[in-house]
Amino acid sequence: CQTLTLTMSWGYASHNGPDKWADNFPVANGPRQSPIDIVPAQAVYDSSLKPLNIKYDPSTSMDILNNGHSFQVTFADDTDSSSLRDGPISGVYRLKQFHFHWGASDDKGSEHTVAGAKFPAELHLVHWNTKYPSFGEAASKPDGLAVVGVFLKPGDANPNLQKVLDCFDSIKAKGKQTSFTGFDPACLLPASLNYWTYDGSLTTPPLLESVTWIVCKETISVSPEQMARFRSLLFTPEGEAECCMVDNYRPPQPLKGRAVRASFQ
Ligand SMILES: NS(=O)(=O)c1cc(F)ccc1F
Ligand SMILES: [Zn+2]
Repeated sequence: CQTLTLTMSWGYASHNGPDKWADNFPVANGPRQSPIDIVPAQAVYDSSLKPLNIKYDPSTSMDILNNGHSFQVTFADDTDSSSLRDGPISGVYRLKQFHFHWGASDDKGSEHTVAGAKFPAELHLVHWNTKYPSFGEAASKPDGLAVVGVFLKPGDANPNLQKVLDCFDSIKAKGKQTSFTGFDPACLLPASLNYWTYDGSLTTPPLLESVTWIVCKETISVSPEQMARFRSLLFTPEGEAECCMVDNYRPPQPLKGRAVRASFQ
């Protein structure tokens, strides 16, 4: 028999954006949704939090894809060679992909905010708990995923970021993909790995409440010209009326009693 799959066309426009997601994904109003506004003065220093232990192997980077919501660099995750340990988590979490969220102008674009302050973009490095057999399995478990978030701050051009932006011409439209090998995402991390951490969710549908969020306090730089490159991508596939990929961020969600811990004083 024919199975009908109703693909929900969620997006970031007024007709299908964050305010509409609860219609098809009721967990959008759940108890541990992301992102949140991080208020440093209310974060609790936890001396038992370990430093982040991040080891990435550039040979695991595979390709870069415009998925119509963002662009992502995907990694081979059949071994532990690119993984995250320690910090607030137990066990080994493998890197699956990284992607960004950004705004139409520098006054918005990040998902998390810091005492209400927005950044022009935010990097997410997505890892899954190897106690589960796959990313897909892990994504539905409360301790299944760990995402490292890094804010981008306007300033000098970021030469490491430029390597990613240089292949945007081949992934301009939704569905475009090209190989992207030998890239070490550790070069996108700030010098200090001091972080805030809290229990949250995916920030796009299906909004699964399976993410331990690890948000770095220190930012990385991005130049105005580089931000313009982000904004040159398209939400739309080839052949459709072009819609610039901008404002692909969900706004902060209610904290609902959650504690935000700091790894630093
Ligand atoms: N923005 S996110 O890091 O929460 C995220 C990661 C995924 F792998 C899938 C969906 C997501 F929304
Ligand atoms: Zn994200």
